[in-house]
Amino acid sequence: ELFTSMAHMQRALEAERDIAEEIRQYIRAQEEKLKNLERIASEIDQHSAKALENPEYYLANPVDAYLFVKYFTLDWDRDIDPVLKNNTDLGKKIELHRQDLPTYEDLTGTVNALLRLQDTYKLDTTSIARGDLGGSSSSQLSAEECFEIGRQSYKNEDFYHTVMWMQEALDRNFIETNQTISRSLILDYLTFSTYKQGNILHALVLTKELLLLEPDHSRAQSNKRYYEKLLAEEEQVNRHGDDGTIPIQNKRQVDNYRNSEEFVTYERLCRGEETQEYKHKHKLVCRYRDNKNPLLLLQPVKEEEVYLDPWLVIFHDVISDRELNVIKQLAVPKLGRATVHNVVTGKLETANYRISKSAWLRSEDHPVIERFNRRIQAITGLDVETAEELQIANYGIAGHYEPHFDFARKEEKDAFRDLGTGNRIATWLTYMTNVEAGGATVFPYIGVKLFPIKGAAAFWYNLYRSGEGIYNTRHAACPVLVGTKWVSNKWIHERGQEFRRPCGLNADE
Ligand SMILES: O=C(O)CCC(=O)C(=O)O
Ligand SMILES: [Fe+2]
Repeated sequence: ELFTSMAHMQRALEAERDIAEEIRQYIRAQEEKLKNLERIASEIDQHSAKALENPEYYLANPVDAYLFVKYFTLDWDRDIDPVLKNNTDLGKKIELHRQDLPTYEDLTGTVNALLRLQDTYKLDTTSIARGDLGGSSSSQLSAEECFEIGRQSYKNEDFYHTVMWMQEALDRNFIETNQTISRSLILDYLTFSTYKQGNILHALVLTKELLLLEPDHSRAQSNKRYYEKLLAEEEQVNRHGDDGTIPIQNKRQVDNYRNSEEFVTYERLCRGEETQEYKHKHKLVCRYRDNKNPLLLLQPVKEEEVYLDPWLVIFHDVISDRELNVIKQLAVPKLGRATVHNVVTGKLETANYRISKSAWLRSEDHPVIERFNRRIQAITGLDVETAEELQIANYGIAGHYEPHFDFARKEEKDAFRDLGTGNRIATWLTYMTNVEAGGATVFPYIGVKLFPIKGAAAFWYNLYRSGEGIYNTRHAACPVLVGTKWVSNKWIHERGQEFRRPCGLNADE
């Protein structure tokens, strides 16, 4: 008890004062946390207000998309999660939105998409980091944002891109007043990838720089000895003819397919280059399609020939913007990751060479679909009763579909067996959007490139009259560089065309 001594009563008074101080401290800490939360909320607010002004436009730029995905993964776990951890109620509420937010899988996918764009369109690292993707410009990347692209490449053991992005991170770090990442961390990655790409001397120079910053870095110390030893050995071999300067080498690491003529031509066509001269260009015509179908009497279709053998045409203005909007809206809830046929297992699976989501729509789904299917039948003169449902495809960031045939080869007899309507005799490909940059459909064997035109459709036969596949129809969808790409496919089958494949179409075969 205290009341028996004044000295102890005084201690009680002091304790009382300390309690008030405890409470004050607690309030200050809470205020600090709230201020932090307030800062986070306004940061997110600002970003979303800007992005939601025009979401399609915002997401059209892959650099912005990368920053967005990075925010909700790396930045979130580093800066936001620790703050939320102390607020379990709030944390739980935010967790409810998780299913709609980007994940680490998206981060990997987005970075790989940027690297694919860099390769296909031959973009230099500095331009991408400046947000300059040929026309549309986005945010600038900080040293740390470049570093994370490099780190992802490193994880993929892709030292070619690691060197480029770590070098860019280093350059940006040099001019940054508010450092976003430590120079020695960048040097650590750059050194190793530079060595891996075959530049021992440069790796040694970088290691020495790293050691100036961090003299006790033990791995750097042992690497330095290792590189010195390698150089000494090399000098034994190359004692003669050394003029002192050695250029940095950094070769793209590619597999055989990516080195093949087909792939190289595909990438050149994607960039809009001419890969081969077309001798019969002067024979190509543009005309109103001569078609007696009553559906087309009021609005004859403009037909633009692109190639004669195989016969490849563009039909212009085959669908209105209003109809396209209806179709997109019907498709969105049904979109699922597009799959490909595994020739070995016969099963459908996802693959990195086809990145898009797709949905199938039936005539019964909406009068617009029914009308469009009938229009396709009227324009092509082919029976669409036996065709596949209308496939709607929406490409993602750098979405693409590498060279392929639409028809089943002899060795894939079973591909369309369940349909019971034979092989894909013809392809109708509607462009549902213009694409700001990239996203062409290209035919590497014949050097044709088609850049999407909203409301137009490409059409070609995949099979000769004999049923043999036309191998020159091999084609691909180039990665979307900037913009959104929607297409829809109507694959017309052999069954039902016995009397319909009109002589006017592809008369020679
Ligand atoms: O989107 C494109 O340009 C072509 C798509 C394609 O070839 C396909 O889906 O089979
Ligand atoms: Fe295709």
